[in-house]
Amino acid sequence: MAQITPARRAASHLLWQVLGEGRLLSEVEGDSRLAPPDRARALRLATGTLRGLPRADHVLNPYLRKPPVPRVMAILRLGAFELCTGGDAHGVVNDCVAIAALHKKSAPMKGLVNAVLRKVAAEGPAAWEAAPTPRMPDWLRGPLLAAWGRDAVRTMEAVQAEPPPVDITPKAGAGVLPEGELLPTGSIRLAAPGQISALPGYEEGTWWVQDAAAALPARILGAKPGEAVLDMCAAPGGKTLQLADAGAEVTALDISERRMARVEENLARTGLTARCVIGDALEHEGSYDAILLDAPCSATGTMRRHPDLPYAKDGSEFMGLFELQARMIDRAVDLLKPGGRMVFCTCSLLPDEGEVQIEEALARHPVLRPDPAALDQPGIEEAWRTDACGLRLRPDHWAGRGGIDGFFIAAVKKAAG
Ligand SMILES: C[S@@+](CC[C@H](N)C(=O)[O-])C[C@H]1O[C@@H](n2cnc3c(N)ncnc32)[C@H](O)[C@@H]1O
Repeated sequence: MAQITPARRAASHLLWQVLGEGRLLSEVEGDSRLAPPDRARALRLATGTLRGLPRADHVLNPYLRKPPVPRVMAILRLGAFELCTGGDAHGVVNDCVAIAALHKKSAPMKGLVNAVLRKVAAEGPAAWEAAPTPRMPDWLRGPLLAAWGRDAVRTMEAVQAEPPPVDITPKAGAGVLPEGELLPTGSIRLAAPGQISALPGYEEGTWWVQDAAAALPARILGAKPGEAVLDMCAAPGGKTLQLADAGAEVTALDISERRMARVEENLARTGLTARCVIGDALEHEGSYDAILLDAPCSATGTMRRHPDLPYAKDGSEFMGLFELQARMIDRAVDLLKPGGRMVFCTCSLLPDEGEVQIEEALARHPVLRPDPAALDQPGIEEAWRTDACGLRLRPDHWAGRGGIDGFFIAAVKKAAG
């Protein structure tokens, strides 16, 4: 039998880990035997399939009398995605049949895989085009409808159905940069991302990938040269790089050793420096002029980049995150010097992880003051401002430009004495 395309085989395994085992792609070890381009292609195939999963099901359902075992369904969904988005029919169908033959639960159904995908190759692309825009799962759609309304949620879903743009943050005084659109907030939206590590300036470390929304918290904190700044949940380090680039004495703290290795790689590539500490933010000691708290959260604002989230999660674990966020804010208040500044942010669309957190923090800590002036940054639109001292960013903002990640960002100050 001909060899299965390595990226396709790896993509089918990734899909199984998300759909069958409920794991996030970020928690899954990629296949280290694969060449980097194959690993990147496998990830593209898996995320593309997940982003279009309701469309794939819409295409497949007419050919299935009842849903086959989950492992077979994952293979069919991958095949449907590829066949409906320009994949080579012969290669896709043969590989999917061969992948089915690899596992004892799916092997008896390789005939079904072959028959269904041949029909999809002929009739699927038109059905894919005609399928409705994929909806968010009910556990998330319900709270978002209540918070932002039907029109906003529908626009978010339309934005999330498309592959997201890639934004970069240029290093101060950066010479070589890839081509792209300069966004009003200072990020650059790449014209043709392709293989990131092959773009001009990547090797030299003149920029790093960071969504335009994710670049705002560090700009709002406004770190100054020589200031002691804590990046309290730092990995993989986009915000650490911005703070270090501003000339601050940065302590980058994160509980995950694996993720902290990414911060160190990013610092090395860009030639920037920060003190990297692996540890629990709740137990960290020190005294800082400014703190950036990018707290662990539901990550519902980055679903267009992480379309695995709705399938690996069901919202049941979020309550624990809300509590952790509040405890981290309390710890940050202790670690701030009098007169110090803090930016709290989460890449979440849930008010419980944003507006509600900061409102409750201001009530718990009379020593904290809203700092709305810190939000006066280039490109920030009035409509994004919330009461007191926050910014609410949603994927439906800048929808005509490809959208923006969902974030909540708040700026506060600790009273001087
Ligand atoms: C939203 S991510 C941070 C993203 C990062 N600021 C950036 O811009 O690249 C949240 C991080 O919090 C870290 N984290 C979770 N619990 C923590 C804790 N108790 N102490 C420190 N870091 C923690 C996670 O490992 C994760 O890297």
